[in-house]
Amino acid sequence: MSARILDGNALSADVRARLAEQVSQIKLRGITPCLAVILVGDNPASAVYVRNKVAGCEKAGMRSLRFDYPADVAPQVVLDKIAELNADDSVHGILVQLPLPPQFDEKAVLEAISVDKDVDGFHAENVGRLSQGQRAFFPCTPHGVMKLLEAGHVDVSGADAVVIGRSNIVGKPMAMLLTQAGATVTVCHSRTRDLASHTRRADILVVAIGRPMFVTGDMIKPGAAVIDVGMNRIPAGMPNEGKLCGDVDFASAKDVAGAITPVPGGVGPMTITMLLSNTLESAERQAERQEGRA
Ligand SMILES: Nc1nc2c(c(=O)[nH]1)N[C@@H](CN(C=O)c1ccc(C(=O)N[C@@H](CCC(=O)O)C(=O)O)cc1)CN2
Ligand SMILES: [Mg+2]
Repeated sequence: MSARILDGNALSADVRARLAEQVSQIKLRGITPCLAVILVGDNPASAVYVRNKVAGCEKAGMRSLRFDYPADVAPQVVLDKIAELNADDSVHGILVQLPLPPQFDEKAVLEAISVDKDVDGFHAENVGRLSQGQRAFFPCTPHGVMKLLEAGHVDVSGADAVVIGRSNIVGKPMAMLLTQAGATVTVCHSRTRDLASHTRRADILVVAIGRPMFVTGDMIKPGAAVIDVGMNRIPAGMPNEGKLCGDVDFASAKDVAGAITPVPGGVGPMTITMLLSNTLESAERQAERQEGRA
């Protein structure tokens, strides 16, 4: 049997339609949600993501501001822009597109963004709040995965979940969100011994390791939900060379899994959708604060 497809494009379209309605509601209260996006350098993939973020805002009825800097910009220039945007009440979300060029201290840049406008959810305080189950902006990719599991009726509470990858952007927050939702979570990574012994126990397997088609069908528990966060190009010499592929070998995995995300069209589209959702949430928090003061 072939696995059910967890379709990120379809879910994204549904969520974005609802967001657009909520945006029109908050505009009636005198607030237009606004996202500021900072892009440094000329990484072509980053340029596409930033363009899609700006276009996503426009389609949802939100404002966006975009600031582009050359790859050799002095980090202080970007830090000054962040300080200006932090102080601007008409801006609800601020993000700096990653990766940054080598002269940047990424952590210092992320910490410079106001916690209240950190719609990427990368600031240490938001991470800490998430880890304690407090109200926080959740990082967009893992947040999108939780929405895909929910929409796909995958039971998280009580499930054995395995996350491959321990990055700050995906693996670690993913593990925290799954834990909060009641899963028993194992985080595996490049040093994990006998990886397949872990993956074969997983009712939910989230793969964010950055290696093309690394997880194959024989590593998957029959009926498991398999979430592929990878985005790679098919290596030279293989069929479909240069095409986009995930960290999961979809062809063999789909015959074993109960549900699976494709690449493209799975987790990726949900990342920008959850960013828009966080920006709206930030604007709603501002409305609550203003109306509380009135
Ligand atoms: N500041 C941030 N930087 C980065 C983040 C982030 O969340 N915040 N995540 C990634 C890049 N990213 C958004 O920024 C992102 C990656 C992929 C997609 C997506 O829709 N992928 C499509 C395929 C796109 C293609 O054809 O190339 C898919 O999977 O279907 C959206 C956003 C790193 N940096
Ligand atoms: Mg890793």
